[in-house]
Amino acid sequence: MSNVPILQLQNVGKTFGGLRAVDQLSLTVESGEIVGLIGPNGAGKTTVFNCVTQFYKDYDGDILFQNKEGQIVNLRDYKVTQVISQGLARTFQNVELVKDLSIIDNLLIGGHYEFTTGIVQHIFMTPKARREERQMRQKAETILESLGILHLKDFYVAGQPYGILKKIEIARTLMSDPKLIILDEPAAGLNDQETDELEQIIRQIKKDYNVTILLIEHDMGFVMNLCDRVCAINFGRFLAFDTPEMIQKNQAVIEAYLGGDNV
Ligand SMILES: Nc1ncnc2c1ncn2[C@@H]1O[C@H](COP(=O)(O)OP(=O)(O)OP(=O)(O)O)[C@@H](O)[C@H]1O
Repeated sequence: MSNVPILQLQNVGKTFGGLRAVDQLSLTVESGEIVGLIGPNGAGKTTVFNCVTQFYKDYDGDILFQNKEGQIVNLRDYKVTQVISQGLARTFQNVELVKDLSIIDNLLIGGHYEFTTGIVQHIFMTPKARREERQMRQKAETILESLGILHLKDFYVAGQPYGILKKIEIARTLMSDPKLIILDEPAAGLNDQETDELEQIIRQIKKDYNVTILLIEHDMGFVMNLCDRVCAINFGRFLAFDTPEMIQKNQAVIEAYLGGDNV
């Protein structure tokens, strides 16, 4: 870990009607860490992610990000569709892939914004467009190979088991050369073997692709095994941010979980 902040939430808040879903939340994620964001149901985790990824724009406070060029940018200045070009990619709780396309085509869609050639050049398949397509395809194959699913590249996404879908989603994020990947409940719906495999994959991509990982997850075993640090929130407010060992001993965190139906 290099102790360089890649993401800084400064007094972030978000209200739905009269409900304060996120309240004055400040936290810093260092470059190269795997950080878990935990909290009981309704604690505000998804809302935090939606603020960071700019799905919500009407939040209070600031969210600073060290982009691909190493500049600190305020994510508020970017639309939800633009944050990926800054180096921030995400996966979704309910896997969002194009089911009627092949696995490799789903990755090519993930890398589309890196094409310098436009639609007309692609329609007429100019030499430059062909070259770019070839390079992207090669990149996609390298990523699929590193995740152990290259042999499936020409299969449709539809009908693939959940464990494979999660891998494809992670593979697709890598097409954009992200610096930070946000994973929304990556282990949800996976069996024990798939969860173990996913843990290995996340560790491996962190190392091989030099990415920082921020994830929300309800599977505490997974979070505590995988994460370097864990941030706990409740009622949208900061509770603690520490190593997994310390978080498990933290009285405020224990009470937050024991106080609800989330034991
Ligand atoms: N779009 C919305 N409109 C109104 N209220 C919302 C909306 N999204 C979330 N909330 C409310 O904000 C609070 C935080 O919800 P959020 O989904 O962020 O929590 P969470 O920690 O991700 O929960 P879970 O672990 O159950 O997914 C909850 O009380 C929820 O009902």
